[in-house]
Amino acid sequence: MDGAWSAAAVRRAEAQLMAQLPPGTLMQRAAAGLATECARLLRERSPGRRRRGVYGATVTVLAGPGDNGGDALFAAARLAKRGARVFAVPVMGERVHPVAAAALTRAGGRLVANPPRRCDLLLDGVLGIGGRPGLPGRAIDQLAAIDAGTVVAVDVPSGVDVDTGAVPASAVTADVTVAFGSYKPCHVLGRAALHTGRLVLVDIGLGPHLDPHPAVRVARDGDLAAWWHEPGPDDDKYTRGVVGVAAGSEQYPGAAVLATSGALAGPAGYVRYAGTAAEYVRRRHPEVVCTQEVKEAGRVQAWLAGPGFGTDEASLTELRHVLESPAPVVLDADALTLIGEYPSVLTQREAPVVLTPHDREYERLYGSAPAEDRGAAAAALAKRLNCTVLLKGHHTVVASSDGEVWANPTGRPQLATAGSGDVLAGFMASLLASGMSGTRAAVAAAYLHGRAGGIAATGHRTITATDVAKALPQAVGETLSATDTPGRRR
Ligand SMILES: NC(=O)C1=CN([C@@H]2O[C@H](COP(=O)(O)OP(=O)(O)OC[C@H]3O[C@@H](n4cnc5c(N)ncnc54)[C@H](O)[C@@H]3O)[C@@H](O)[C@H]2O)[C@@H](O)CC1
Ligand SMILES: [K+]
Repeated sequence: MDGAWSAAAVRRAEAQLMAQLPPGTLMQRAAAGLATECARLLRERSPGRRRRGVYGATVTVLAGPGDNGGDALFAAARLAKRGARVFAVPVMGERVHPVAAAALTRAGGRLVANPPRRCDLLLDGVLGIGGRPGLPGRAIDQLAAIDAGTVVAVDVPSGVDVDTGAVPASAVTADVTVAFGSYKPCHVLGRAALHTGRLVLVDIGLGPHLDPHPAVRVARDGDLAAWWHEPGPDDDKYTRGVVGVAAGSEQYPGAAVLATSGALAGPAGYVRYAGTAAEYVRRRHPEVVCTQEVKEAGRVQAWLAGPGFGTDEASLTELRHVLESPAPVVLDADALTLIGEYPSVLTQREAPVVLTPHDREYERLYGSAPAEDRGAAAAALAKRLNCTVLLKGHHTVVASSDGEVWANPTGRPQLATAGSGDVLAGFMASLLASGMSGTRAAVAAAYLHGRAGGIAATGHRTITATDVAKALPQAVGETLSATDTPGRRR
């Protein structure tokens, strides 16, 4: 697992570490890591660039008044020593880190008000973790005027809200963000994550001093491998888990087919379908055992209810039957509309519930649209309804009822396609049926679904939900074989 820590938590860790080191050491570590990444980027081939390498490259620094500007100026001084033409523009009056500015000047760089209109690399050293959302006017003007080959954000893209990932005002949009010591929530959450570009972490030795509980967690391949239940020699189709799918209708049979496709791609050994689209499911997936009603389906270890399911009296009755079962459930789509109208159906449930709203469904459940702090928004709904909440978006967030927040690192905009959520929900129910906790099932499903979207999109501009379902087994295979985790059963 990776984590992202708030500005205050990073400052506490930095204070502990700085007390053990000579003054200025951390800034030099940060600047050295940043200069190395910049040099690497300048060596890369880039369409708009006339030459490759550091020597002779044009590097412009937007320098704010604090230590973030200091990092940028020290890194630029290292590039100037290697022959780069460096122009640094103070963007908050004349206030810049004085020692770093002097180092840059000694190395041959220049402090200017008007840099060249084109540069190979633009370093955003306007604001770091001390920044409030928004940019000073001069930074906005320079960003509009400069044609930069590559934009590198120093620690965070300036202007974003570091702790929440909100972007309420203007902010830098980076190609690469070089983060120091740890990730921050803005790198992985909300609109700010769209401003981050590719993320590079520079180790400055902060790790041992960081709080063991990050503000936001980010799953990695190794987590998935450790959580995944591989069948053993004594397992059969029942012990691997039976998943029940209550989805689709005569009007929307596709939702039933897609949700069962997702369920079949998961680790459960048996998929049952209950609903009025049974004929369609049977034709598409002969391995699914179909009934017309939830009550006829027999025992399952987890249910999915909701996609294409309808919101009438009959649907409400079926939803009540699902919720009466002692198994964990995933509630999606029409089931979310129903619990928005009849919240009492959720009370008295002991087994885990995972809700998978998009923003409009969230609003129906919570009474207002999700706040720009999407981690907090998901956590507030999870707490209120005592459920796990997976809040869909370009960066999907999962929150547990006890306030744990996870940001999903996989996924792409093409996944916003009809039926893609049905596949996700079916797959998640299969993970629950295999014995994963609600929060892990939600985190793992989002992760693998995003990865499957990447596989399906390779070489294509558009993808369908069916493509994503077909790519899920490969996504699972690649993820589980990427690491060798001791806890995993073979
Ligand atoms: N503390 C440390 O040990 C280290 C800090 N480092 C760097 O230091 C950064 C934090 O530096 P600072 O604490 O000096 O803070 P910043 O450089 O983020 O901000 C400096 C000042 O900008 C002003 N400001 C904030 N928001 C503004 C806005 N929206 N518009 C206009 N002005 C605004 C404030 O007066 C603030 O004090 C980190 O992000 C990182 O880049 C690194 O050098 C690593 C070590
Ligand atoms: K910055």
